[in-house]
Amino acid sequence: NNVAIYYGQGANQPRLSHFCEQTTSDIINIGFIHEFPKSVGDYPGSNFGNQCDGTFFPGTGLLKGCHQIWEDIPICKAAGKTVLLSLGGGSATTQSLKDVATAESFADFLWYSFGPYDSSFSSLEWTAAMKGELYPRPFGTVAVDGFDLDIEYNGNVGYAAMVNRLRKHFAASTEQKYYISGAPQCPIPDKQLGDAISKSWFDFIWVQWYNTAACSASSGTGKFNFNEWVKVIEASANPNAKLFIGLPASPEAANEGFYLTPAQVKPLIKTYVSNKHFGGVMLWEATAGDNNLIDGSTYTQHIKDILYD
Ligand SMILES: CNC(=O)NC(=N)Nc1ccccc1
Repeated sequence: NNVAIYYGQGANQPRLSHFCEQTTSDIINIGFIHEFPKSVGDYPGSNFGNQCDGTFFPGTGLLKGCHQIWEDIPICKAAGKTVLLSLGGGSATTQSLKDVATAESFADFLWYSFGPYDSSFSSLEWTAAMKGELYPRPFGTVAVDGFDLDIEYNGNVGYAAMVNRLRKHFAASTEQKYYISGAPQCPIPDKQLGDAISKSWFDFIWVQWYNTAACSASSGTGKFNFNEWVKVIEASANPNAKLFIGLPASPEAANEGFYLTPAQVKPLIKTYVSNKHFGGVMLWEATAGDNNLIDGSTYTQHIKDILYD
């Protein structure tokens, strides 16, 4: 069973290597690409909180100087962790894809800019003149292990097409296995990702079982809808996708009333850990969990211990 954590939006967060060195997480979602291309050929925008050096690729909202991240991703990978780049996020209210063409060009951009470095498609050098001819490399020659869709607004358009396009690139690559994950809200069907989950192949689905009283983990067994989400997975394009229980890693990491202490989480995990679709726990987010010390251990450590008990 795995622990997936989000990194990139934590208050006063340490650099990624701090979390690479901890054994408490297996998958790290780096957030966010928070602005999506408005049309074919347009660039996305990124935000990684207090990381990077504040410089952008000229004329774009894409951060250029994320040296801490490109230096640290190899440390996480060497520690056996899977590092995914997360798209969207809870504060990116303008996230949307106009049409399938835009979705597929976005997928190509993500692959050539953040996937395996291929100098025939991507360039480490950058001049404004290059824009549109080659893809930039915001993390240099470093590649992520795939992409996470934390789509929280503006409906379903294009996400299945985007995932299918990414899968096409994954299938053609020889370097390594790549992954796609999604972070839907707990109501079924999820307005933003429901269509994509039913029509395109996800490896991991971490449901945000917080911030929605009707189905959150803190709402109790009568409302917590893990078993209903199992049915969604079994009807999806990948019936073997792993289903993770998403939880806030501290009281402040979610809206009021959705935080569960480790003691409250334990019976919940024990109930579902034997389900064949159970993949583990997702925590929002890394720094909140690191700062949430309980009996001398971080919240993230407590969750890892419960999964290993
Ligand atoms: C996987 N994405 C999230 O978990 N986003 C998220 N938790 N956003 C947020 C929403 C309300 C309060 C705090 C954070």
